[in-house]
Amino acid sequence: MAALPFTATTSNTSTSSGELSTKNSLCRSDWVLNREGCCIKTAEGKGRGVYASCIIPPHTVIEVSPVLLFTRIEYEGYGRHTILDHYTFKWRDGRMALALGLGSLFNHSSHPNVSYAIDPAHECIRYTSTRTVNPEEELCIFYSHKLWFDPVGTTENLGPQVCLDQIEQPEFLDILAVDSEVVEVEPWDSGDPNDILEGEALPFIWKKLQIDEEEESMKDVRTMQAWAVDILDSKYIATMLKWLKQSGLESDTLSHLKRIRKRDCISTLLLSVSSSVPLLPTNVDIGDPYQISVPCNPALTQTSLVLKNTLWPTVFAPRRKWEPEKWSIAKVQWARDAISHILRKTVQTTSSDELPVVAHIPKPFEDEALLSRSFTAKDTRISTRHPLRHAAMNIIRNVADWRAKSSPPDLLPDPLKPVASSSDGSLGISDTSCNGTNYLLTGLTLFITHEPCIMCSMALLHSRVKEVFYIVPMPQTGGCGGSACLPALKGVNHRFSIAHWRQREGSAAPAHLDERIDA
Ligand SMILES: C[S@@+](CC[C@H](N)C(=O)[O-])C[C@H]1O[C@@H](n2cnc3c(N)ncnc32)[C@H](O)[C@@H]1O
Repeated sequence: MAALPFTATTSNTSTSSGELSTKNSLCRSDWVLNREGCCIKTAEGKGRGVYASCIIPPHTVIEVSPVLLFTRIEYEGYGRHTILDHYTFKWRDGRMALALGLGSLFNHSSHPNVSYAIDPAHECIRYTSTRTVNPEEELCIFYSHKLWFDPVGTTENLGPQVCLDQIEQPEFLDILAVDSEVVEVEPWDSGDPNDILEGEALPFIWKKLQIDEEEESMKDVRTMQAWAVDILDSKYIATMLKWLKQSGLESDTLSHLKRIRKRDCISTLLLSVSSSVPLLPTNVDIGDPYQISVPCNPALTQTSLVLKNTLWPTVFAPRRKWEPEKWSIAKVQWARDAISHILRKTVQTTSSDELPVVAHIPKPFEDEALLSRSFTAKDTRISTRHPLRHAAMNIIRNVADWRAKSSPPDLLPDPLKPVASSSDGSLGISDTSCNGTNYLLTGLTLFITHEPCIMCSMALLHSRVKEVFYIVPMPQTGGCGGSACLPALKGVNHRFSIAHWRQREGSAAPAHLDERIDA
């Protein structure tokens, strides 16, 4: 066993905490070789492999392997046609690289649980878990679609076998060429995972929804009638605020407005938008309620704030609920993994007659409680001969089926009971649908190879999806800005953010789909 590099790693980690000995006991007969609990075991039919000795959460950097670099001449003279051909790969500047540490022992899987990114600046490769990995589970990466061995334990559709000797370059970690988006050093490939990336540094472009909501002239400010009462003696303000809290009159409809307005020594309390006159306490010396016009929405700009404040003190909220939030490096890596996933899946569709559209909903980056597993769905219109089996429709349905199956019947919502309006992303317009909630994608992100068509975009809007990322724009049929932009329509009761994933030149791209086809 060529154990040299691993002996070194073992001695490094053997001095670490007592936590390590717990991990060691889980991986009894094997060495635990790093702090994340990776160990080496024999993998049936594959030689050695890297295994988890404890639970490894998703997005954990499980190994950072320094690489040894050989010039082309050195490699041709001394490395070529040796065992090294099974371990070395082409570095981006043309040199040959051998990963030290555990890096060279990750086996291949078509369903990898580990992603990797090379860091030329530090001459290393960083390996990251893509999902929760259980103890005793093998940690695998995706090498390439061109394999030179018969893979064990993988269901992928193999292309013709490639024999190392017949090709000019050692193709090992050809994987980096196929998944070429990880080859270039990008802003999200290094740095503090909490650093925020913006603008050009992001691998996608947010689509600005053109919505006429700025309300920057008085005639555009939308207003509603609300009840108010003057409190002549300021000593009653606290009493009235307390009373209001208990009165049941408070509602979200006024949450963008301040409760008290002070003008010319008179304090006025905003009560409610009820149609009937609110009944006020009789033991407090206040006037009679009266109706006034107040803004319907918070102020999105300073100009709008000044105008709205003339009617009633209004909250300044420059970011609308549906607008994209700030993205950290760690979150971009999460999205990049999702994009790599759909790209790999779409390659598999080329061997079938299906349309090459793939949709994916990963576990949410921030709040895994929203969805405890990820979903992937392909377009199945051809195999099912059903015109509605688009990838996005299929994935919404898959989520609904799974939720319906996995919730105890008494916890399932009554499909005919009206759902309350969503607190995340809804526009506060009451939801009168009577469709149950199983299918809702509230707070979730959809990644899809092609811009969803108008039908799918409407279904996604209805599902309350948080954001949609697509790779290929569909200018003739798309419903996310191509031929129409569904979430920007007036009167819709939900808006979702849209982003176009930028594919670098030469990187893997989804298979071509006729522009006239609904994706
Ligand atoms: C970088 S090495 C991986 C570590 C290797 N298993 C070892 O024992 O040193 C690549 C070699 O592992 C084997 N291998 C990797 N993934 C495999 C898989 N899914 N099925 C069968 N063999 C695999 C192949 O022989 C390949 O040439």
